[in-house]
Amino acid sequence: MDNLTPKAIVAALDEHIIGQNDAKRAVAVALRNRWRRQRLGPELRDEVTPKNILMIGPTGCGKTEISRRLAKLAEAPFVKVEATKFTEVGYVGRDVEQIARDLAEEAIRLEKERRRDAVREAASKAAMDRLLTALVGDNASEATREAFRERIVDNSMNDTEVEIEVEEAPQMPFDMGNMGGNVGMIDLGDMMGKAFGKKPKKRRKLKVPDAWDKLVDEEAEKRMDQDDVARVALQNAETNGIVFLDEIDKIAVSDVRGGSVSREGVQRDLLPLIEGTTVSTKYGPMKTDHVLFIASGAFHVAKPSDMLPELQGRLPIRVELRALTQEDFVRILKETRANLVDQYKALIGTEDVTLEITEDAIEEVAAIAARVNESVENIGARRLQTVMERLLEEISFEAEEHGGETVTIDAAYVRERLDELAGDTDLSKYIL
Ligand SMILES: Nc1ncnc2c1ncn2[C@@H]1O[C@H](COP(=O)(O)OP(=O)(O)OP(=O)(O)O)[C@@H](O)[C@H]1O
Repeated sequence: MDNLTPKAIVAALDEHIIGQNDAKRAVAVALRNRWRRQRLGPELRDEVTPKNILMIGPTGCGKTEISRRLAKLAEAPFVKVEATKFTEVGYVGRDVEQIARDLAEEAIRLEKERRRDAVREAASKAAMDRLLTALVGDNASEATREAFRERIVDNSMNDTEVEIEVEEAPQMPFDMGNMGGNVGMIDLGDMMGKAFGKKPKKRRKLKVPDAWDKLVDEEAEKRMDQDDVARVALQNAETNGIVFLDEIDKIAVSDVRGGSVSREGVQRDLLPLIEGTTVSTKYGPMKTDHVLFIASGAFHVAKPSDMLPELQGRLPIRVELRALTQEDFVRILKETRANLVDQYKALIGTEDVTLEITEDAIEEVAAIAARVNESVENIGARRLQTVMERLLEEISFEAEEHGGETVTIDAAYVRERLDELAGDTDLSKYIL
C-alpha cells in the first residue's frame, strides 16, 4: 500500500483502461487519502470521511472497470449494486443495509483467500486422507491407498463417484423470503453449529474432483481461526471497503407512480449508509463511516442536481467520462493488458493453432464496433465483445481440425464476416 501513490495507481489503471484520466485521478486520490488517514492521530482520523465520487458517463466507457481494478489493486473488498434494484416491487426500506452485509461477506472471502496459502499444505494432506478412506475404506493397505492416490493425482479417477461426509447448512425449514433483507444476518447452519458444537454432516455422492475441492475447502476452514477471520475482515470492510452504486441517475428523477417504490425514498434510505451508520451483520456490527462510495450514471435525463441535496453533498467529487471513439477501441484491443485479441489467441492456441490478427483487421473491427454503436445503440466497449465473438465464431468452432496451422485474420476476412451484418441495422440489433 505504501507504494500506491496516486501516480502509481493511475499508471496501474492505465494498463487496463484507455483514457478517462479524470476518473483515474479521482479514484487514485481517494485511495491514497485512505492511506493518509491511517497515518493521522486518532482524533483527526475519525473526523476524516471519504470524499465519495460521482462518475458521469455513458454505458460501457469504463466506470465499473476503473472501480473494480482500483479495488483489486488495493486488495479492498468491493461490491457493485444497481441502485434501481431498490425501486422494485417488494422492496422494504432496510434492504439497503444488505449492501454493507454483502461488503462484509466479500471481506470474509478475501480474508479466507489470503489465509488459505498458509494452511494449503496441511489441508490438502488431510483432504487426501479423507478422500482415500472414502474410496478404499478404513482397512485398505498402505499400498492400495498409495495406488489410489496416484490415480487421483494423475486425473484417472475424474469420472469416478465417491460418497463423502460433508458439512452442510441445513435446508431452511420455512420460507425466509418474506423476512425482507435481514436474512443475511441469520445463518441457520452457523446457529446450529454453535448450538451443537459443530456443523451438521451429510453424506453426499460426488465426482472425485468435486469431492476433493469440497474436502480441501473444509479442511482449510477448520484450520482457520474463524473469529479472527471475522474480526480482521470486518475491520477491512470498514476501512477499505468500496461500494460501486450503479445507475444512481435512475433514482434521481422525481417520483413515478404505480407499483414501483418511490425513488426519492430510495435516496433517503441510502443516505444513512453513505453518511455513516452501523449495520448488524452476522459477523458483528459494521460501521460504514469510512466505506468509499463510487456512484455512477449516464445522467442523460436526470442531472446530478436532481438528487436530494443531502445525497449531492455526500458525492462531492464529480468526474466525467467520455464516450469511447473508434481510436479508443483500437487501443483497447491492442494495448490493454490481457486484451480481447490476446485472449482469443491464447484460447485458440490451446488447440495448437496459431491465430494471427493483422493490424488492419483490428482497425476494421474497431470501425465496425463504432459503426454499430452509432446505428443501433451505444454500448461502448462492450460492443467489442460481441463483434469479436462473431468474428471468431467459425474459427472457434473448427479450431481443433486445424492443429499445427496458422490462421490469419486480415481486414478482408473481417469485412467478409461482418460487413453485411453491421450494415443491416435489424440484423445487428440481434447479433452484434
Ligand atoms: N476505457 C476503457 N478501456 C478499456 N476497456 C474498457 C474501457 N471502457 C470499458 N471497457 C471495457 O468494457 C466493458 C464494460 O465496461 P464497464 O463495465 O466499465 O462499463 P460502465 O462504464 O461501468 O457501464 P455501466 O454503467 O453500463 O455499467 C468492460 O469489459 C471493460 O473492460
